[in-house]
Amino acid sequence: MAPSALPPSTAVVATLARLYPFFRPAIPRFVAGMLCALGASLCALGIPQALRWAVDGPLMGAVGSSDRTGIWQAIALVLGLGMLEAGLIAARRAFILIPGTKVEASMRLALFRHLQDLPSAFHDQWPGGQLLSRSMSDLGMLRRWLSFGLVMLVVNTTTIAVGIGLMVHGGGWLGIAYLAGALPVIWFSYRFSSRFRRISRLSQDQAGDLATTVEESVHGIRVLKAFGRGREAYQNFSVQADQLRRTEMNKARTLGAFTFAITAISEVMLGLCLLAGVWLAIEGQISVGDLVAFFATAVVVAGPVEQLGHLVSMTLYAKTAVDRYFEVLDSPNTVADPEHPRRPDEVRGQVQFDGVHFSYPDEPTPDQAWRDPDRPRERPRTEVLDGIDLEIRPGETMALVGLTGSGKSTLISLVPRLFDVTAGAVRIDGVDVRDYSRHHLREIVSIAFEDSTLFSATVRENVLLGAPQGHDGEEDLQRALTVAQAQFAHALPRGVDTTIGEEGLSLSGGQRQRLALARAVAARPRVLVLDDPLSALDVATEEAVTAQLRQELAGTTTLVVAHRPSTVALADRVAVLQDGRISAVGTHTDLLATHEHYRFVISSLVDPTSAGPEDAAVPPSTRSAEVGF
Ligand SMILES: Nc1ncnc2c1ncn2[C@@H]1O[C@H](COP(=O)(O)OP(=O)(O)OP(=O)(O)O)[C@@H](O)[C@H]1O
Repeated sequence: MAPSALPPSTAVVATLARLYPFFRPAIPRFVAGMLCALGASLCALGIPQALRWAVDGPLMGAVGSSDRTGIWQAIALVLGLGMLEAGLIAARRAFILIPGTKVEASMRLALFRHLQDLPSAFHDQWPGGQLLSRSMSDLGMLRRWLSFGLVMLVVNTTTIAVGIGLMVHGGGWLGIAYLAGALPVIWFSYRFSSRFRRISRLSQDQAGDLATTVEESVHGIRVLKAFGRGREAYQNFSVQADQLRRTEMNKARTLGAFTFAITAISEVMLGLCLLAGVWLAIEGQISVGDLVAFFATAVVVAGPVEQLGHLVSMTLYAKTAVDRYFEVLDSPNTVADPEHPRRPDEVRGQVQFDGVHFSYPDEPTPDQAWRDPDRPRERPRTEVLDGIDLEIRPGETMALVGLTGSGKSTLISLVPRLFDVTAGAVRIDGVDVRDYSRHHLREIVSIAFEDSTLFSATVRENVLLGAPQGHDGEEDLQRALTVAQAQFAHALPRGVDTTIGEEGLSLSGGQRQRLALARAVAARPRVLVLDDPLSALDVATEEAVTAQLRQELAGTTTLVVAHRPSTVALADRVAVLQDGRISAVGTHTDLLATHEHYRFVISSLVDPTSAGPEDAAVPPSTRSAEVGF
């Protein structure tokens, strides 16, 4: 990653203005908090003015007099202002804390909802750690800025402006001299902003990359252990962690240099003013009270000036967080609901692929685009599916067979609209799947993948995830477990109410697959799409599952990616996917007799009971091709 890379620039105010819809409900409390903060600041600034009055009035008047009333009044005034300031600061905290957390929560919810809505293509492109860091640490940062940074920035800026105004008003040329120090501060601020913006973006992106690495290595811990790659994983992680550490150091140094510069300028100006002020007081050009008020105000202003660097850095950090948040929230949903969804009275389950073309999208994510400016925006896409015409009759079981990488999984993922076709149409009962609402479509179509994802919930919750409302859940559960030959669930410590660990890792691969299949069955679909969901089962269990499936789901249209002869043999018909097209459709027996490529593919399917590919007639052109299973 090029450290000098910078995302397209937008003004800080323009970016932060995008928070308005989330921020609107919080405005009343926020304004109240801001008023308290401003009140506290005015109290702080009022104390030097009270001192001026005390010094020039009661204190001078008390010299040589026994009447101390004026002094007590002055003390009471200063004390009162101090107490009021403390009370207003406490009120500010109480008002501001809640809006910040509410804005954070509502933005997080909006992001999560959008992530659920975005198509699979989005999730293929975005690393999980980046999404995690944007929804957690970036939004946490934003909350801190809203609850503290923004308020203090406004208050401190006001304090500095009013304070310097009072210093100019009361101190004349002294105040103007002090104000001259603002010029180098503005120049330093400008340089600091552009540098810090770049570093903060880099650090937030690197934190996201690091989160991705952690996520991947936790996810793949078994593989890493099995291959003894723990050391490499550690080294890779430590390189990334060190990059982040160096960026953080750079950030701290930049902030430190800026804070030093503005504090030093303010202190030098104050020192010069002290010299000049004492001389002016000796000359009688200003009163002692004016001088005391000037320096007391300077002390009040010094705190906000010192905090300025920290607050500006927080603001830039928050801007980057908002940019990163909206990069995700602005990602368009390319698989959206139609404006007027169709809802046929009855769904028979006929599935039709009509001239279907498909290629995977390859647009870079926004941060990939600016991190790697040489990457072309549009790369020529490789067509995975190149004109698929296929019909699966209602209630029919169709097996899809082809070499590895021929596009079987891609083809079936078009039915529940995990992706949309690039040309042509997929229809269910003659209605384009894009004309159904996604909710209705996913009631009609249910899918089980080879890579069975389970959630850390009970067996019951996992299986009934997609079950229709209004049915007897218990009956659906038992039926689905029977069909998927997943009765082992009853033998778990708490039966079907046993919580299975994260991703179901406490179960065997075959057990996970059977629960994922049960989940697809429990959804009572009209169309069942199975992406080789039985690959981890032994042949006997697979046959039992397939027989149950045929019996229980007699009226259900089933499209199954077959990686075993046993699966193929149980299908009504088989479609052969070759070079992005369907090269033949027929019964297993017919195709074996007539289709050379089918014979080759079938001969390559792993089946412990078969003699293996050596027996098959393998076309020389494809003999060396990689055959998956
Ligand atoms: N998410 C993706 N993004 C980009 N390309 C992809 C994606 N998924 C698959 N591909 C590519 O699409 C092609 C078809 O892949 P697909 O998974 O559909 O094949 P398959 O026939 O199911 O393979 P297998 O039998 O090995 O499971 C492959 O070249 C693959 O590299």
